Amino acid sequence: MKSKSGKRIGIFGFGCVGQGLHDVLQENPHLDVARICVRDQEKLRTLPKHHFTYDAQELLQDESIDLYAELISDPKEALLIVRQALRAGKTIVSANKKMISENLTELVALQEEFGGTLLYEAAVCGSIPILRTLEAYYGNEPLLEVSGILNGSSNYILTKLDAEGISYNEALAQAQALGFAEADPTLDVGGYDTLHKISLIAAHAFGAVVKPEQVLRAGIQHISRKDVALAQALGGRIRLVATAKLNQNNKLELQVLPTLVFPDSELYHVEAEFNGVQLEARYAGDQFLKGRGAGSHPTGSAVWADVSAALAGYKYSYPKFRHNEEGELRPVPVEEDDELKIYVRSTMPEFLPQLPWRELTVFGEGKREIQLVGTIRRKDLLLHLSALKQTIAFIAQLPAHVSAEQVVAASCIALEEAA
Ligand SMILES: NC(=O)C1=CN([C@@H]2O[C@H](COP(=O)(O)OP(=O)(O)OC[C@H]3O[C@@H](n4cnc5c(N)ncnc54)[C@H](OP(=O)(O)O)[C@@H]3O)[C@@H](O)[C@H]2O)C=CC1
Ligand SMILES: N[C@@H](CC=O)C(=O)O
Repeated sequence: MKSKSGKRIGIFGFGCVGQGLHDVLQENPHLDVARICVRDQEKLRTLPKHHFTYDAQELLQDESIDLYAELISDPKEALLIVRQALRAGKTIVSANKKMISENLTELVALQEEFGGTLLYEAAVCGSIPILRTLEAYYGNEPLLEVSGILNGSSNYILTKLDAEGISYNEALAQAQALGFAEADPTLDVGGYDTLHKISLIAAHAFGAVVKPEQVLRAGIQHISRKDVALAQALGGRIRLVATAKLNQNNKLELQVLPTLVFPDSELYHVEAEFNGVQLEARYAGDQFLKGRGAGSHPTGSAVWADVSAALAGYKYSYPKFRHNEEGELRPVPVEEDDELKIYVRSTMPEFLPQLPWRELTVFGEGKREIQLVGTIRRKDLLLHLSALKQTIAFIAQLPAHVSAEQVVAASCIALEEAA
């Protein structure tokens, strides 16, 4: 049966997201699906073999295809596909945040030069229409802050540790089995995936093209029951929170850090694979968007929304980008001199106190482990973070109102309850 629009789509990838898009398109036959490009010729599929090709060029050189969806798990190959499509002036939708965030300047330039279109709503927060909101609604209004939980897998793991007390490895295995995790789950639990997403948000919200080394990044891979119990004893929860905040110095504060959140924060109530994004705009004030951040149909829905928008002629305009007279993108200054209050538990007792702390309270000291609450300049933490990560260290940001004394007292309560 011919589709309603008579347009043809070529799909790359038939994993969690590719299958999600395919299901949505079967139930809503607005488009004809040309062949689907995958990698593994031996894999058992839910569709007959004739639906597939193993040669990307078969799709990329097919003149009857109107647009593409790039949904593969290999960022290098994804970049080649997207580049070739854009160089041919085609329209392509992608979910690959690593590939797009690391090559954004080039991909924007290719669209300008060859007239093609690249949309990638599915790359940031799954089904939450955050990029469209930043572009279409907040294109003119200055934004002060965009922050939130941007990775479904790590939020799923943190929720399970907190609510069910299962082990970290079991929670990660569940997130993988449910299709939430990246092919390399280090991207999720190490905070890299969140970094890719906040970088894309920074481009659309603040016109900033961010280098990864400008962002303070720590993941959740070394969280222990001790950390979860400590957060609970303080009345809070740990969530992996990304922040892009324009401060009073007109500089961007950028970070991806496990963070202690309390019930008065919307983020406390974001559970399992859900994501939540807080926006603070100069005139609109505060807003909060919440929805499924990962998974087959929620992400397929976001890809479908992009496909429909692209067919209607929609393009990103990057309204916050500012250029100089030579046409070069003006960089947005990044803050380095502010201070952060953090909790650290590390297996390198001798190293931690040597960092240039502004304030420091050490507790839980043992031969093999140390805990502390300290205040440190962002610049210093950025400098020492990679050395700190060589140790088994869990780092979390604490809200300013939580005192070191409260943390030490809560740690005693947590220890008593565990005994
Ligand atoms: N899972 C999720 O919830 C979300 C994922 N994303 C992004 O969507 C993309 C796809 O993720 P997901 O569906 O989870 O991944 P999966 O691992 O489930 O599926 C990946 C698909 O890509 C195909 N593939 C991998 N490498 C190649 C290649 N070189 N050439 C052709 N096909 C290839 C695989 O082929 P084969 O079947 O033969 O192995 C498979 O069909 C990623 O960029 C991911 O970051 C974005 C938002 C949410
Ligand atoms: N692995 C990602 C998938 C969606 O972007 C996540 O867990 O959020």
